[in-house]
Amino acid sequence: MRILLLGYGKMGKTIEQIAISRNHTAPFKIDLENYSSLTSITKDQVDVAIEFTQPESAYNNVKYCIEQGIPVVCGTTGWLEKKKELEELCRKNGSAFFYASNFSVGVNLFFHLNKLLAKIMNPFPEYEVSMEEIHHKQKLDAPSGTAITLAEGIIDATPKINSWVNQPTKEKSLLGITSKRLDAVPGTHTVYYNSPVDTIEITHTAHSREGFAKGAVVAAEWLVGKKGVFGMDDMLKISY
Ligand SMILES: NC(=O)C1=CN([C@@H]2O[C@H](COP(=O)(O)OP(=O)(O)OC[C@H]3O[C@@H](n4cnc5c(N)ncnc54)[C@H](OP(=O)(O)O)[C@@H]3O)[C@@H](O)[C@H]2O)C=CC1
Ligand SMILES: O=C(O)C1=N[C@H](C(=O)O)C[C@H](O)C1
Repeated sequence: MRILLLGYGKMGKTIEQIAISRNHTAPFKIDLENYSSLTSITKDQVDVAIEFTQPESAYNNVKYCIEQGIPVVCGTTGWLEKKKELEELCRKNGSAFFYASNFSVGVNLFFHLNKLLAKIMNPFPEYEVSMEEIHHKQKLDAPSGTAITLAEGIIDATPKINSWVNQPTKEKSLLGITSKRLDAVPGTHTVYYNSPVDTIEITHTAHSREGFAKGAVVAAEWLVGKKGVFGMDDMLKISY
């Protein structure tokens, strides 16, 4: 595949390495410096776009790809209030759009474990649920997109909780998410169920960015030739 890399930072560079190792090419790499050249790229020149930039730019980048009919895989977090609009545009235009807050297979298994655990914990009100996410200091958004997906899984399965807040809370109808920023951490997410006598916790720890990057390249391979709006559950078809 000829890949248009939108964003050539920590993720863009890791994605390029994985793509080359899978016999793909990345003839176009767009970052802040050459951003204006994006509008000259058309669907005849690339097979797919992979977008990992920043919250302020993801919407315009994905919109451009959808309008041009370039299948687009996007992992940028922190802009999701506008995602539904682009999903509608994609369906209307007959284009292809794949989004995931986290492309690693391990995290997507962890999403299912999180939902299952939330269901199991429901009849036991003595346990209070909370979450912690830790990332490197360059991360622009908080809480992480992955933490928001985990929170949505818990909220769906837990009638007494109706929303999340990005701080610890004692309010029983809220799920508190604590965000920590430490040097060089690729991404660690923990869900805690605390009772007066014990704690149950599940953690996913990324050891590098490789799992995210490989997932994005595999998603791009899977997306080419399809039309519609997709996510990791469509591709992985996890069953249990
Ligand atoms: N879904 C997932 O699995 C994962 C998602 N992410 C998310 O991906 C995003 C990128 O992360 P990361 O690579 O670590 O961030 P970096 O800051 O390392 O890289 C961002 C890149 O985007 C470029 N950029 C900024 N604005 C634009 C624009 N308007 N058009 C094109 N490129 C632009 C920057 O350019 P310049 O270098 O010139 O500043 C830089 O190359 C974040 O939102 C992060 O949360 C990260 C890991 C996994
Ligand atoms: O910014 C990052 O680095 C990451 N962002 C994603 C998120 O916000 O969940 C995925 C991963 O945790 C790394």
